[in-house]
Amino acid sequence: MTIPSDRVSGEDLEVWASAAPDGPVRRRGPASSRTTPPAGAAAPAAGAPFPRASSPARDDYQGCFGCGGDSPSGLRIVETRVDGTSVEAEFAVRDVHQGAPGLAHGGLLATAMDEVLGSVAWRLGGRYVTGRLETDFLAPVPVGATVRLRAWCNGVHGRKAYVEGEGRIGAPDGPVAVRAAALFVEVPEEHFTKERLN
Ligand SMILES: CCCCCCCCCCCC(=O)SCCNC(=O)CCNC(=O)[C@H](O)C(C)(C)COP(=O)(O)OP(=O)(O)OC[C@H]1O[C@@H](n2cnc3c(N)ncnc32)[C@H](O)[C@@H]1OP(=O)(O)O
Repeated sequence: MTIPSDRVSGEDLEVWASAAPDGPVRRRGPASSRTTPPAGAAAPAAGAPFPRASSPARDDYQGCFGCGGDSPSGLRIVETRVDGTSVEAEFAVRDVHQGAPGLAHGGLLATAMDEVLGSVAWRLGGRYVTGRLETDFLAPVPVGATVRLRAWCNGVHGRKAYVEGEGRIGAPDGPVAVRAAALFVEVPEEHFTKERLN
C-alpha cells in the first residue's frame, strides 16, 4: 500500500464541495490532504437521495459496538434523520463510556464519529471501510449528555470516499465537542470474511 504523506498545514483549508447543510465549510487547520477530496472527485449532488437508502446487513446485525443493541457497553447510536447526503444520529454517554471521571473517553467519541461517518459511506452504495480517521476534540463531554452527530460526504474518487462530520452536546445546535474527517476505501465482499479467526 502506498499512503500519501502530504499534509496541508497552517491555514484553513476549504472543503470544495461539502454537502454540509450550511454549504461549503472551512476547516480549522491543520487539516490533512488525505481526507480532502482531490480535484476531479465526484461531488455528491446536494439534496439528492443516497444510492443506498438503508442497510439490511446492519438492520439484521446487532453486534456492532457503535449501533448494535447486543453490546452491553456499546454506544447504541441511533440514526434520527437521513436527508439526502447527510445522516444525523445520537447516543447517550453512560458511565461505561468514561475516561476521566464523569467525562466521555475520547476514543469512544472517535468511535462514534467512525460509526456515523461510516453510515454515510455505506449509504453511497459500495462496501467501505475506514482507511483514515482524523478527529479534533473541542470540548469535554459529560456523562449523561446526549451527543448529536451529523455527517456528510464531500466527494468520491475511485474507491475512495471522503466523509466529514461533527458531534454536538445536547442539541443539534449545541456546542461542538468533536469534529472528524475520514477517508473510506471501498473493498470487495470477501474483505469481511477472509481474515476472520472464527
Ligand atoms: C456490515 C454492515 C456495515 C455497516 C457500516 C456501518 C458503520 C460502521 C463504521 C465502522 C467502520 C470501520 O471501523 S471499518 C474497520 C476499520 N478499518 C479497517 O479495518 C480497514 C483496515 N485496512 C484495510 O483493510 C486496507 O488497508 C484498506 C482496505 C483500507 C486499503 O487496502 P487495499 O484494498 O489494499 O487498497 P490500497 O491500494 O492500499 O488503497 C486504496 C487507496 O486508498 C489509499 N489509502 C488507503 N489507506 C489510506 C490511509 N490510511 N491514508 C491515506 N490513503 C489511504 C491508498 O493510497 C490508495 O489510493 P490510490 O493509490 O488509489 O490513490
